[in-house]
Amino acid sequence: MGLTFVSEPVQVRTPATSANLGPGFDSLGLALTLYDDLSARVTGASWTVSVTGEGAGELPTDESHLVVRAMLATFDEFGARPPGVAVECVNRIPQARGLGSSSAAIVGGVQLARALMREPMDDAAALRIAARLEGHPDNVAPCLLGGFTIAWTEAAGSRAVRLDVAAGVRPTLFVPQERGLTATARAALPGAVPHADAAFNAGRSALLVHALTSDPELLFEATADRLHQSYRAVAMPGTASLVAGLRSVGVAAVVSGAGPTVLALSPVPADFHPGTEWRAHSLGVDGGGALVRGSMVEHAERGPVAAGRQS
Ligand SMILES: Nc1ncnc2c1ncn2[C@@H]1O[C@H](COP(=O)(O)OP(=O)(O)O)[C@@H](O)[C@H]1O
Ligand SMILES: N[C@@H](CCOP(=O)(O)O)C(=O)O
Repeated sequence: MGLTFVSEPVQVRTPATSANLGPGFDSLGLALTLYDDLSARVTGASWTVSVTGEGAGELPTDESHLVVRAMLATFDEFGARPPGVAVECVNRIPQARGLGSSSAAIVGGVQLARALMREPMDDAAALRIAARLEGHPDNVAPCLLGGFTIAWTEAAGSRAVRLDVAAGVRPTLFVPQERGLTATARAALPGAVPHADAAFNAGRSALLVHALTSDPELLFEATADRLHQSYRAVAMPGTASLVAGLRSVGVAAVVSGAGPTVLALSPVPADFHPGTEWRAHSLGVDGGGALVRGSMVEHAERGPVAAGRQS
């Protein structure tokens, strides 16, 4: 028998993510307690999308919408598409700021498709599809799995492990009005880096895993980076200057993802004023990832934390 679909609506809540975390370029990422809410229902005819919140009036409402593209890519893995789907998006994650909005849309689409199919699909397959669409796995992994993730890519696709963050790590995000596309920030990177810089980052990213999971006192040293932030600073001077200002008073601050948002992983002194162009958000670490409701895929087994779970 061919692929069949559930007729009830399904919902997924996708967390924002901060990738790189300093030295862990294209590998490390953290899920944050800021969410887009998506729902989908199989219909008889065309694909429609409604968007409220971030991106309303800007994003497409047809099959070129990123959530729909991810749904179609997922259905295509199984060789069948429903005739039509009505998708509703309530977006809260600021877009093109370095908070993983595109990954949230992609993971949301994969999860909605997964929930609509009467066919089992595991997290490992969902991660492979999402990372292939995004082009790098460091945002889609924490978005899907929650917590703190280490992601890597093999010939067969991307994989990730999920770890718990030490108690007391409470991220602060400084989000500017200005946008910056990840593709543009990636184009600013050189094709090769000095061996000494690669060695520096290998040590710091290994230390960051320890600092984030067991010893936050080491976060300042562990968030130093030589692989991407300096190359991108010219295109985002305000971001570079805020990171430098926070680090000058001992805060473990980094560029969030490809920027221009700034992430502080250690407490920011109350008398530190970033400037009026920045909106500060104190967020928690999301433990559950992109959980689905109203479907065959409940993910209840994931719970708030599943240390060392691998996908
Ligand atoms: N919720 C969303 N729904 C549909 N498309 C989205 C959504 N969020 C982001 N996008 C698309 O991804 C682009 C931003 O992606 P990107 O440059 O990777 O930034 P970010 O750091 O926010 O992921 C947007 O300009 C838009 O085209
Ligand atoms: N490793 C990527 C991370 C991009 O994250 P985003 O949230 O800005 O999409 C990069 O640094 O390019």
